[in-house]
Amino acid sequence: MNVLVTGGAGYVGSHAAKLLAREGHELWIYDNLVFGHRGAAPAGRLIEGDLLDFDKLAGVLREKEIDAVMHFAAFAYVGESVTDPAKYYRNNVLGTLSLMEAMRATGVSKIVFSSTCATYGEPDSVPIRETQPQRPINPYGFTKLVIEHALADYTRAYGWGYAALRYFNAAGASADGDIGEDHDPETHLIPLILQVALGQREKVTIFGDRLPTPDGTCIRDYIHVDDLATAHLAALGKLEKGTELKLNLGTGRGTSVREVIDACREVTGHPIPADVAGPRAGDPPSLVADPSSALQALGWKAKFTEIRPIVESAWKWHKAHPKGYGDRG
Ligand SMILES: NC(=O)c1ccc[n+]([C@@H]2O[C@H](COP(=O)([O-])OP(=O)(O)OC[C@H]3O[C@@H](n4cnc5c(N)ncnc54)[C@H](O)[C@@H]3O)[C@@H](O)[C@H]2O)c1
Ligand SMILES: O=c1ccn([C@@H]2O[C@H](COP(=O)(O)OP(=O)(O)O[C@H]3O[C@H](CO)[C@@H](O)[C@H](O)[C@H]3O)[C@@H](O)[C@H]2O)c(=O)[nH]1
Repeated sequence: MNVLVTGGAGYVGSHAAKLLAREGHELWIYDNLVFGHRGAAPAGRLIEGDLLDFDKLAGVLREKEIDAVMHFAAFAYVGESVTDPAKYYRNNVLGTLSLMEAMRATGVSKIVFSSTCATYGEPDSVPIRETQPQRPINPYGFTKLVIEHALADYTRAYGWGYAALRYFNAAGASADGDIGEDHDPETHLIPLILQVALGQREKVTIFGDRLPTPDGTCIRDYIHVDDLATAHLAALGKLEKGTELKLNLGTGRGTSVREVIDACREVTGHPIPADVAGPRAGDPPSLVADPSSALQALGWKAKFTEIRPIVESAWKWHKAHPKGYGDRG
């Protein structure tokens, strides 16, 4: 297939792009490089552009004879979405609608969309099934939920096919250590801890240790980026007119912040000093996927189910690339 990967120079998108290329798809990356990296995109495949540039997008969809879109491009800092919601509604909602209109104008009707477990808000129970109510507790989660609804409406009205993949916490890096996570600012737990092991930070701060979990720290479901990539390809293969897939992508296994830190200590051999602060606003105590629908619908399940090999793959990348892609001013 000819696939347009928006946000393909970013963390999750670059891993999906790499797999698409390996599987013989013709892919083009569309990214404005606000957070992405030239070095993360397969050589000669990057088209620099913004989602809000309708004419450019429509031109690319037409010229490259795109069959389907994988849409990763978005802003994804939960905390920032609370203090600057306009930035999130503009990029994640208006930007995506611009893409969807460009698709409509050019007759492209298949899309795999990066949604998130943040659309569930504070779940009534874990593990979370897709049938649980979606009640986001921050603007970021709302922007993703709005697009899930828009995709359902376009699908019914215009005969599209879509998959909304609700990832839990993306983690790890490509097995060959070529591409990995490089966010600036970095807010994600595993890279922050590994920066301590690299001597770039003194310590990691645990956000809350008196939460209603066995060791008092937040529990998350860390899902390897290569597993996310495999799920995207499987979903792409299922898209037909009228397809509507809304699937959790996680391992089904929860890991606490303390357990993540311990795994990083084991993998790096560094003591990794940690202190404790209060919980971060808007952080639910526990988010774990029930991934059984993805198994049923796609025949997909995570290969990485333990935190240690996930951390090992991330460490391989960070150790070899202590400055990430090295393209910061
Ligand atoms: N990382 C996670 O744990 C996680 C979890 C759930 C969902 N998601 C979603 O997955 C997607 C990818 O996340 P990520 O962690 O790889 O983020 P990322 O910031 O690394 O990648 C996003 C990419 O999109 C590009 N981009 C942003 N706005 C754009 C625009 N208007 N036009 C063109 N390009 C634009 C950025 O430059 C970047 O390369 C996002 O949609 C995010 O909401 C991520
Ligand atoms: O310095 C830190 C950073 C994080 N945490 C905790 O570690 C866990 C994971 O945090 P982080 O890595 O920041 O991920 P999330 O806030 O869970 O958000 C990610 O995962 C979401 C899905 O759960 C996605 O929607 C978001 O885009 C993505 O950033 C949370 O419990 C945090 O409270 C700490 O204790 N200390």
